[in-house]
Amino acid sequence: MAENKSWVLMVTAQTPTNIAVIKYWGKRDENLILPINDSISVTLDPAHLCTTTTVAVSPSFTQDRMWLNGKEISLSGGRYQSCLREIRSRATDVEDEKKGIRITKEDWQNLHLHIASYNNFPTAAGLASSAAGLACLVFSLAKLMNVKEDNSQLSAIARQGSGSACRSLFGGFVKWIMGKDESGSDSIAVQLADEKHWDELVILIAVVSSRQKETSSTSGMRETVETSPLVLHRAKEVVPKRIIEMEEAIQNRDFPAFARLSCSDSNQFHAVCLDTSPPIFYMNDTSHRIISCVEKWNRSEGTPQVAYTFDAGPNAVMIARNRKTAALLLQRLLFHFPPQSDVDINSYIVGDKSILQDAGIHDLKDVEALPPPPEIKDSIQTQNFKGDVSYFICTRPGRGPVLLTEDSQALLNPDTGLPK
Ligand SMILES: Nc1ncnc2c1ncn2[C@@H]1O[C@H](COP(=O)(O)OP(=O)(O)OP(=O)(O)O)[C@@H](O)[C@H]1O
Ligand SMILES: C[C@@](O)(CCOP(=O)(O)OP(=O)(O)O)CC(=O)O
Repeated sequence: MAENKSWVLMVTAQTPTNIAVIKYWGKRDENLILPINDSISVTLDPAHLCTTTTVAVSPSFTQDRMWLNGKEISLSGGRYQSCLREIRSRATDVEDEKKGIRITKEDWQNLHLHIASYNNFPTAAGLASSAAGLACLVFSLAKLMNVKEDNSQLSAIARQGSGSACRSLFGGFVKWIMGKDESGSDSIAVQLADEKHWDELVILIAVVSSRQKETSSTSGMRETVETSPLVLHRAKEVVPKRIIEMEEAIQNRDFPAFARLSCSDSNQFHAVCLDTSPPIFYMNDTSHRIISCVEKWNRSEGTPQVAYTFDAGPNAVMIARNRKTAALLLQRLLFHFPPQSDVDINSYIVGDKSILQDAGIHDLKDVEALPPPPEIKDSIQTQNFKGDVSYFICTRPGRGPVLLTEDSQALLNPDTGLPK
């Protein structure tokens, strides 16, 4: 190792979040985070939802430290420790001739790290911040330490930080294979298709509540496995068939099958939550109203236009078959869930705002003028629920992790290794 103690070597990466369309819910090993069934997800465009993480190493650092969204957090938790241990054990020699730095494989065991991470969306609000966050931690450390493993092998490390994180190592459509081995070495993520394979899809997320949830996914799924008689049937009989059908639907870009499977699997996941003792309620009245709005529309069209799925929270993730459908969906959603009168429409729809133009919405007056969707015009229930949705995010399937090479994108100061 170079004698001079003043150098800081760092790497910055950006990693997407993902939404499961066949859900992971239940572990067979709590420590290694091994699931009771395979799962499949869609990676969301990091332009709209992502984690950025800078990792740095320096002989001047006296301990491993981490800052999340600007606040220092403890790295003492078992999951962070597992990821750090697994990555360090795979580190190899690193040489930076320009800076005169040489770190050997053995040096990594004694060198300390500084980590700064930022989520461009609410943390711990059911928008899979742990997935993007832990995947980004593992990916950036692997690059800093010159780890030679491929992204599938890295996914087995990210998995030990948070199960769903293993699927964020790839873009597009991703399967987490549950594996059989007790060591977890075959419980890895693989890419089914990249983000270009099915690029007409448009994703609209209704952020129903960005408050931190009552029951974390980790404790929720533990309680389900301990008490739900239904979850075993789901894992053994239902999910294996759905995984095969979902892979086929993705391969053939078969939207009706994709939508049917996504909606059924989300509903069954929430059914096993209800089957848990005491029951777990992640969805609320607004979530149920969104389901009913999509179901009515799909039924009236004779074939699904939109798929919905809900994770461990009330936020709705809706996947529309194309932009035209997404614009029609947005009109329906804005009819039922208009913003409060003092909210600017441009802060009510974030991410890919161009969907507003497609839907013909320029200001609040256009929202007020929206007619009831034809499929509900004869029903007495045309009341709206102003303010029940905090905001919408419009996005699409996106790419996997990337390195950010511009100095300006780093979250740590290159001289001190402290947050900028
Ligand atoms: N960028 C990040 N880097 C490292 N760890 C993170 C990051 N973002 C979130 N986490 C960890 O994940 C935790 C939040 O995970 P949690 O499962 O409660 O919520 P979520 O991932 O937002 O929602 P869900 O998994 O239910 O969709 C945080 O408390 C933190 O420990
Ligand atoms: C409902 C889910 O989002 C559950 C995600 O659970 P986590 O991956 O957050 O749980 P841990 O492995 O305990 O960290 C479904 C899914 O993403 O597949």
